[in-house]
Amino acid sequence: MDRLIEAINNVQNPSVVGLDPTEALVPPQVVASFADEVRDSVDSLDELPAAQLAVAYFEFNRTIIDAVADIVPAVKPQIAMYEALGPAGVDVYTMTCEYAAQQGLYVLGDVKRGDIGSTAAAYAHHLNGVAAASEDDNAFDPWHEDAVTVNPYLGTDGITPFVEAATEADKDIFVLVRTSNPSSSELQMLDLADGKKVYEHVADLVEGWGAETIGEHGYSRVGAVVGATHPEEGRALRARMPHTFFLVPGYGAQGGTAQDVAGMFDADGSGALVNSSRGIIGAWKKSGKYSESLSADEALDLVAESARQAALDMRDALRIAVYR
Ligand SMILES: O=c1ccn([C@@H]2O[C@H](COP(=O)(O)O)[C@@H](O)[C@H]2O)c(=O)[nH]1
Repeated sequence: MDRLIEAINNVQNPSVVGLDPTEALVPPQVVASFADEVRDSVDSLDELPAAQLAVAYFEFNRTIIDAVADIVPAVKPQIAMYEALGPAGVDVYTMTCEYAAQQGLYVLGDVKRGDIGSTAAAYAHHLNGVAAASEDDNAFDPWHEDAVTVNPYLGTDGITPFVEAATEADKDIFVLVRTSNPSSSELQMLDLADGKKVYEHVADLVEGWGAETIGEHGYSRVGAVVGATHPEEGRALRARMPHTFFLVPGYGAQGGTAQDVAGMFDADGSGALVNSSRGIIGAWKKSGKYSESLSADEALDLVAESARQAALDMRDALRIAVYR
């Protein structure tokens, strides 16, 4: 986690921009502008809509990355949005991760993987890449992620391969502990025989999974996902998990505020990274400046200007609430 913490310190901003494009979040004239280019590149017309959206997603992401790269430490592409488009979308996911990394950003791949150990080992190649062909070669990293999110439902043997791959590649993982969604309590708040809630038991496991990997800043490679929509539990988890860095989604579009997440930071104002996706990449829709008559370039300029302003507003709100 040291690289992430240093990136946050460099910009004095503990927030991450979620790159979760959907057709509704990309201005239609941007999508339309790729029609001719894509028509020439597909094998069959059936592929056209997905291919066209995928190219538009990349241009949209590149615009946002360029607009925020100097003020945020990290981006979090959500792989579901890209997988929805098939192979063209997955290509754009990896291209987005690579482009963000080239701009100096920490890239947190929200892939939420989890499976039995042997399969988890294959998923963990998101972190340590494809093995080198010989001792003289480097592993090939097609994903360009610095961290991935992991689902703990399968227990320790589903997590260990990720911890090993993260350690080998100097990367990190973030394990779901107390998620931000409305139904999260159905499982996570259940009482266990020993008096703990399920999410508290998972929290204790996460703290243990990371114990051998604590870095210079006191946090391990095994982070936790804790929703901004659970401020009280997040504050309690901060005390319970002193060596676990938090990824905090649920800010903005899901209702979480800077005040809600303040208790998830440690006494030094470190220990957490707050995500906003739709609140930043969709800010152009709420700007009051959008019109169908804008050209594709003008629409992308509006996307950039609105995303940057939303990211600055989030940064400033977090600075007031956290770096008190
Ligand atoms: O508990 C969780 C875990 C992950 N997420 C992901 O974060 C973003 C949130 O998007 P917003 O548009 O800012 O609501 C999205 O990729 C989720 O899959 C989460 O929301 N909650």
